[in-house]
Amino acid sequence: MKEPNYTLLCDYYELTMGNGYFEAGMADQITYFDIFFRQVPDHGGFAIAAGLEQAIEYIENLHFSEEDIAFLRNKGIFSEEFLSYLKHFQFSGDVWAVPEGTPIFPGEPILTVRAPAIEAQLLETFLLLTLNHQSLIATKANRIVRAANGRVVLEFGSRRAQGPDGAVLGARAAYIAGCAGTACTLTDQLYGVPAGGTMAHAWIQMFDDEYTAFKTYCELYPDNATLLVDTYNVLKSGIPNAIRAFREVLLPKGITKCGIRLDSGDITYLSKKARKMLDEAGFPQCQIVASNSLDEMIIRDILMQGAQVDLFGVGERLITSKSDPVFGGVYKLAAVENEQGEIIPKIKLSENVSKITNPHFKKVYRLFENQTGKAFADLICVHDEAVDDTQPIELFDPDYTWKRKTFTDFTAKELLVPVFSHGERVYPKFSTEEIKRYCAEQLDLLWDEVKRFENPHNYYVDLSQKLWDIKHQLLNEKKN
Ligand SMILES: Nc1ncnc2c1ncn2[C@@H]1O[C@H](COP(=O)(O)OP(=O)(O)OP(=O)(O)O)[C@@H](O)[C@H]1O
Ligand SMILES: O=P(O)(O)OC[C@H]1O[C@H](OP(=O)(O)OP(=O)(O)O)[C@H](O)[C@@H]1O
Ligand SMILES: O=C(O)c1cccnc1
Repeated sequence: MKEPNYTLLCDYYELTMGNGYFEAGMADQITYFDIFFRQVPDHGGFAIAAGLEQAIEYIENLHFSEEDIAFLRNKGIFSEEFLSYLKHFQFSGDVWAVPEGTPIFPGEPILTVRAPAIEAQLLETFLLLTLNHQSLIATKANRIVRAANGRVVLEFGSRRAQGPDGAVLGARAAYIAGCAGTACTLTDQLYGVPAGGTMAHAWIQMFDDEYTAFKTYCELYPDNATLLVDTYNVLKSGIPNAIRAFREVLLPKGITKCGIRLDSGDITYLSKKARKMLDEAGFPQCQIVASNSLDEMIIRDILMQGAQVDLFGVGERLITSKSDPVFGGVYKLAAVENEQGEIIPKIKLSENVSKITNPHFKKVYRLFENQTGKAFADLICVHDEAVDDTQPIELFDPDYTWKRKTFTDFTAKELLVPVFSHGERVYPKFSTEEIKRYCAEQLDLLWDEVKRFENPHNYYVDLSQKLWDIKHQLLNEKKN
């Protein structure tokens, strides 16, 4: 599919500032911008990075068409020199990012851009929107998958998604984070996420009676018949009719694999009753699917009540991350290069301490205990530092610096990997399946304490001494 031209999907200020950098002779000044986020949605212990592939495609495709230039000229505020510069515009910088599917924590860079000021500034909106959206949905979907505790979760949300990308890319992110498939056919075509599903009430309503609807469906799709049993009355007609159709159509073909879907009422009560009726009728393999405004809290609750559900279809509350629908990733200037090519760290102050940025061109290490393989901290360093994991390391709380702890016997791995070098993509294109597998592996490296819903363990994201010193020196300089 041809990529649409999203170059003007930027905030207007990126163009006015770009024109300004150009006019002020700063167009070629090399800048460093970081993307990081401040809070995990739903008070969770971690988030999951997603959306990098779409961010890369956007950068590769960046260009101003003749129509774009004419449109901007019409605004009457951009210089002709700037507009001519835009004609030949393409991204020439470097990008580093955490691979999609990586668990991420507040405050750490998940993507860094090094590029001439105009180029780097222009990327802000699109990079944020794509990483924020998919990381939000991946994070939410993984909560729902964790609540389902080994049962299958299917993404059913396209109809309630916020626009086509919300549906298609949301389903992609949900799959990366642990959903087993989606109802969204286009996500299958574009990203290989297996599409599947059951049937709508309309199918049953179209026939004179429920039994004929079920029988017809079983005849058409004997290997994949999941019958929606709540159109009229689940216990009195839906399940008895489903059992009759399974018996009359599937059993003669030797098929015992089948399913029913419950889409209303008390899922615990109905699923227990349904299980009993299906087992007694000789269909212990019949799977029970539940749907209806589910989320991680309801799923956890109904499983605690003993619900007999094998698969969950989750739509609106997943695809919109209804309980906390904002992923607050931001794009902040961290450094510039002077004419001698020296990197000059930049900081942004705020009355709100949590909004003060970490300056400089940085790298991030994730530290894993050798004994368990589990991750115990992330360490943000200046780009020219290297963590020596053969030596003990002392970490300290960047806010309460007297809280210190020394760790030994660990392995340090860099989180940010090269994505673009001098404008060229250097990052491999992974299949959605590979990203999903990587995500599952990385999640296994987190302690369960980080994954719980209530009061999750606060994972350490610390600064190296060198970075902490630079930050506090800048803070003092700027305050004065
Ligand atoms: N046993 C249960 N415990 C907790 N929540 C449940 C249970 N069973 C269903 N729910 C949830 O309760 C909410 C309301 O369910 P209910 O069946 O009353 O919905 P409804 O939308 O009014 O039904 P209908 O689809 O027939 O209009 C849904 O979010 C559903 O997932
Ligand atoms: O509830 P969700 O988590 O979004 O799951 C998907 C829902 O989409 C369908 O409902 P439909 O659009 O037919 O509306 P309904 O609520 O009347 O069933 C389906 O029957 C599920 O209820
Ligand atoms: O296939 C299904 O059962 C389905 C798909 C989308 C939304 N609700 C249900």
